[in-house]
Amino acid sequence: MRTERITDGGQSERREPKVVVGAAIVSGGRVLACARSAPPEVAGRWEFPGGKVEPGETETAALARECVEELAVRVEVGDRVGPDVRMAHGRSLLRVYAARILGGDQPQALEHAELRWLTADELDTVTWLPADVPIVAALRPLLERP
Ligand SMILES: Nc1nc2c([nH]c(=O)n2[C@H]2C[C@H](O)[C@@H](COP(=O)(O)OP(=O)(O)OP(=O)(O)O)O2)c(=O)[nH]1
Repeated sequence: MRTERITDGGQSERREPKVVVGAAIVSGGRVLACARSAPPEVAGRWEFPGGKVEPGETETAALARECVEELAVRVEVGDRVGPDVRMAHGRSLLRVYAARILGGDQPQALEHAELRWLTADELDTVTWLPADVPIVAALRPLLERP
């Protein structure tokens, strides 16, 4: 996806949107939801652990790094879940991958206000960030699988 920015000279300049990756960490039919602690305008809203992909970093490496930084867990990254969701007027996009925890690591809320393991039926019990809503909808059938 590309966004256009109109420069002072009236010429259009193309910029790639910044990719924010998220991990839908699934275990035993539940997904790990994380409540943001900051900034104030989104504190208390729920999201997938993750963050911005750094220059030169693969999306998989970014997810693995963010899961260690935010949760102290090692993960194996799997398939994409749901659509790319445009954020910030197209300046960034949210891309979520399924993931599973390796080695029995236990997630800790190192940066989040709270962590919850949600079943498919519990997905709507938290207030997700707006960009996450279509991704959560796509995730539901994956949690319902026997
Ligand atoms: N990690 C994550 N960010 C999300 C989700 N949904 C959503 O709208 N966002 C937004 C919130 C933030 O504006 C942006 C990601 O920012 P971040 O603060 O998590 O990224 P980061 O860890 O790289 O942070 P920083 O180094 O820039 O401080 O994407 C989601 O499910 N997970």
